[in-house]
Amino acid sequence: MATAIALDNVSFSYDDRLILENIDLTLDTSDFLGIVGPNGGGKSTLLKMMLGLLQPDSGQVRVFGRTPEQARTRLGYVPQFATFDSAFPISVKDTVLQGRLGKTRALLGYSRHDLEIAEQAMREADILDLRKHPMTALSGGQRQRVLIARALACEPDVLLLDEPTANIDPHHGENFFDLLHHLHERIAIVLVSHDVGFISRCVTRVACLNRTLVCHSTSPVDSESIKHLYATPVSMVHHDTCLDAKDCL
Ligand SMILES: Nc1ncnc2c1ncn2[C@@H]1O[C@H](COP(=O)(O)OP(=O)(O)OP(=O)(O)O)[C@@H](O)[C@H]1O
Repeated sequence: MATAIALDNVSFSYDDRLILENIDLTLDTSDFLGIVGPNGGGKSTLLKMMLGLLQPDSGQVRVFGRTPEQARTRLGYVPQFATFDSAFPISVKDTVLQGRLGKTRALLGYSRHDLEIAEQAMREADILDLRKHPMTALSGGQRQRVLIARALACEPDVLLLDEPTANIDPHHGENFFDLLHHLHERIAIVLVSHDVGFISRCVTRVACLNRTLVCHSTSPVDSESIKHLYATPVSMVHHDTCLDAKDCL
């Protein structure tokens, strides 16, 4: 099995506050890894480490055997939050085409191939009918699906998703589940979510993070085992924002 992402003894602090401590984690190319854990436990920070947006204080991150910066075009990223400037009303299609930057000769403009890839990504994310709309005119759930399409437009080998279902209604949640299931046939996925039901249906492995990677299960996951994983790190690592497992679900 080929390794897509490897973290070796990674630690990271914001100022003097230790956020990630001695993290060892391997993502294989066939994995669909769910990352759960309490608020502020470091999940988004961990994804930013994988992307090379933050540098570890110690330890090493490798993506397909290279630095995250060198391998970034192989990663598709759906951030937890994204803002769009109403004074600069970029369209859905142009937002999705941004996923081609780094893959295309952008100075020469987008090629026919780029346009086809972007259209396919919009079709997969079920937003093709919105392509001419400005981003500022979309609902939260629609924006989230545009960000997923943008991540797909870079034809990633690994998709990193940070709370992608937060604004998605049950109907689109079901479509989204089917989409991820389908994508997992060709790419590895890392999914950060508090949506225990969604995680337990989707993932093949689950890791639980609260500063340290407390649990790293390789056995089959269901919602009960994930709830148990939430409870374990909260009781093991004191956390200012989440002292009780019930608050995390
Ligand atoms: N830019 C920053 N500067 C300083 N501290 C930060 C910064 N970004 C995040 N933090 C802090 O780092 C900690 C981990 O944040 P992170 O966003 O990784 O947690 P998370 O597990 O994704 O949380 P949530 O489940 O609430 O989204 C939090 O205490 C947060 O306040």
